[in-house]
Amino acid sequence: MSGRIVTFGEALATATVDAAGTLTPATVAGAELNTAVGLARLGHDVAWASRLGDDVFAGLVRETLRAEGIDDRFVVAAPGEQTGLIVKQRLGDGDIRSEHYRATSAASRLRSDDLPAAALDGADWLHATCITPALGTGPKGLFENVLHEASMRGIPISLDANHRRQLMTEDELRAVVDDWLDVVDTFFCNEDEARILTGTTSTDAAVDALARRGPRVVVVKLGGRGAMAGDAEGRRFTPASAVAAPTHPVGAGDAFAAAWISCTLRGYTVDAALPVAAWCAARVVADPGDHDGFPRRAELDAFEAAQREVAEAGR
Ligand SMILES: Nc1ncnc2c1ncn2[C@@H]1O[C@H](COP(=O)(O)OP(=O)(O)O)[C@@H](O)[C@H]1O
Ligand SMILES: O=C(O)C(=O)C[C@H](O)[C@H](O)COP(=O)(O)O
Repeated sequence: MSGRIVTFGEALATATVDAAGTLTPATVAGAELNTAVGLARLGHDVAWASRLGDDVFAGLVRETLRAEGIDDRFVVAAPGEQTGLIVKQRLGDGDIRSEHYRATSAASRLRSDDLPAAALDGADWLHATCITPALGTGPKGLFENVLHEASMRGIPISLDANHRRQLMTEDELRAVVDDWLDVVDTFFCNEDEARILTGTTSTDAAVDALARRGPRVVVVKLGGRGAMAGDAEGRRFTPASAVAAPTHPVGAGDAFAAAWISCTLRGYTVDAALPVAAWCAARVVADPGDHDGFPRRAELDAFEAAQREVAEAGR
């Protein structure tokens, strides 16, 4: 499978407390790591860079990287530093409230030179999120250096807004996106972020407004309703894939990004990529983890073959 993708950011351990107060064991999350897992499962060569201590949660992250076959050569070892944590509380109405414990995490101490330029050698794609520049001045410097280096080398970049209100004000999100929107190939956001960035609650208007600001393609994710993409050829929509029992929407956006990047690297059109990304994202919604439900290449191939059969039968 062609296509080497580099991504970087914070990995977090997660623990979930259900409505009865029962704590389930820790798993591993983090927006860019979730996307890296999806890309690796689709057969791509993926490097994930970060800073990890030597606590028990860092061990879980390293185990995940190994199990998923993700290149960890650019993870900085920071003995004594701790991994950030998300505690998710399942509320009675099915909603999930997340509390983050990450202010002093190893990744918050990332430095602007923590990813050597050589990490981008041979890269076909760089994926980043606006969480990283929100973690602190060091991570922000790193984010700027890596995006600058990738853009100088002509490596296509995807950027996901991933606004985290505990870390970043709306003004700060707007400032980061303003700096990079005309540099990126693909810009992802959800409806709330689209409103913050454009001032409109109309998805059509937001897609058009963001697309005019420079990226080749803009994708606005619409949760259980699907997603809309806009590029020079106009706007296209996909409904969400059906999920029998939506279990856990966290990580769906990261899964969508993974499938989208994979499709783009494989030469899919926007129309072809949209339903594939929606299907992969729905698989994550149907599973309790942030990335555990992401399909493997063979499962996606089988889904696409079945879609083709349905389309041919309908002709
Ligand atoms: N309940 C759901 N059922 C099916 N698909 C979903 C559901 N929620 C989200 N998705 C899929 O996941 C994608 C990303 O989810 P969304 O919540 O919009 O993004 P984010 O996590 O970035 O806020 C959506 O565009 C949709 O395709
Ligand atoms: O909250 C953070 O900062 C994290 O990185 C943890 C989560 O794993 C992702 O954020 C999930 O992201 P979505 O796909 O947008 O639901």
